[in-house]
Amino acid sequence: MSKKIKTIYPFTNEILKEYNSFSDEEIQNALRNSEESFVVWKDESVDIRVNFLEKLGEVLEDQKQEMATLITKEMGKPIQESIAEIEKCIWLIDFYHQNAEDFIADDLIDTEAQESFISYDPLGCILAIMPWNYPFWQVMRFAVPTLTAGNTALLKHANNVTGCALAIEKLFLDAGYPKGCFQTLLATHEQIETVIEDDIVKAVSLTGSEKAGKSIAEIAGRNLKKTVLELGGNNACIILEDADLDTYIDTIVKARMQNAGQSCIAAKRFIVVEGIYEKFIEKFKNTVESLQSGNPLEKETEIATMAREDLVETVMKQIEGSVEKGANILTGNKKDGNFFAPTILTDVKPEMPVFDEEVFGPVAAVCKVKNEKEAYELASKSRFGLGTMLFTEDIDAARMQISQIADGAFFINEMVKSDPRLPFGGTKASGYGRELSKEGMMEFVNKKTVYIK
Ligand SMILES: O=CCCC(=O)O
Repeated sequence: MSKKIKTIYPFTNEILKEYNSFSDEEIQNALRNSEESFVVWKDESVDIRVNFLEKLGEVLEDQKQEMATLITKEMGKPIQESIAEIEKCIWLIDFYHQNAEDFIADDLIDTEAQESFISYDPLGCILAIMPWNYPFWQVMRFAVPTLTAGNTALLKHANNVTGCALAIEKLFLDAGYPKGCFQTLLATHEQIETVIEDDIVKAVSLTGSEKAGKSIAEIAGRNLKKTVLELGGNNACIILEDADLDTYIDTIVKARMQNAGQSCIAAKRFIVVEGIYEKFIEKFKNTVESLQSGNPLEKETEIATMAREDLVETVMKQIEGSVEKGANILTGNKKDGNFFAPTILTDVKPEMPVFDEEVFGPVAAVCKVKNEKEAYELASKSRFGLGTMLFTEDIDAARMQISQIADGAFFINEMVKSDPRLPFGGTKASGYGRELSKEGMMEFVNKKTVYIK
């Protein structure tokens, strides 16, 4: 039985559109199309597959405003951030257009054979399960390298961004990609389980919660299929006594508040050494309070509504649970529809929800520590491992910490951010595998050893 999927504009709660989820037969058709398309697509030469990227970039550039508006309407982020998201996708497409051929060229290895090398062959149909917070970026960073490597792709997107999911499918068709190369499935959780189990699907890429990661990896594991998991995060942002706050305060605020805090790599725990604590709090509070809130479709808006009401409620419960354990509210903590005012909590300690859990909203948890040693110790107290940020002027001392940070990323004097040129992914409860760069392209290929005696 097909299920109704509704998309809603979170700023007004207006229903945008209703969709029917696919029937089982439609799902089977999509699987078959993907398999048939793979047989042809994998045998195209790499330069032909790379050439499709040029057209893809042009089509997205032409539709930039329309696609950005769709993002804002479906999940509520400010229009300027939606435009930046589309521009980042164009950058990604251009990056793989320039580099993909090199990335997957045969790698000659010197042995006693006449010739030996690694050939990077596509695996087949890859399923992507993607979240709503960056509805274009998260999908494109999976799809662009994966398709260019010769795979085909199926997308199960978050229901609240179904319009984006269908628009992305159309984008590939508009760019001339063969039918069946990239398809969106409007599917239920039960149907997705059968899709993962189907022999046609060779691997799964998931960006989502830790809970979803465990469940998808379990189904895929039972069927001996590879997964790449990009899950939640609880990044620490360490502020040492010599941090240049005049230069970096805007970056530090953006690290927490962009996308209304709904980002896995946002700075969530601010660990501040006592020598700079008062100065940090004053600047941080002033900058957070100066963020312009309002209608997400207006270009001056810097922080807008969260994507759904239940997300606001979860954040409020995490704050309440932390205040009960001694945290103090410095600013914010007000709800207006689906808008949640940017909030700063101080006196945060381990065992409070805002320290232990991922808070997916505009809430900064601030901890005061005596010194640098305590700062690093507290920063590492997390089940997650996406990234750590450090603000200091002593780069030599910061370098000494590189080997101590157990996360997927360590950013010094910059917010943790994704970049097509650099690998992206986590450790521990933040998942495994890498996206972006050459590493991301290597996740869904068979690294085949060829030996000619
Ligand atoms: O939500 C996490 C990913 C955001 C990003 O890649 O910038």
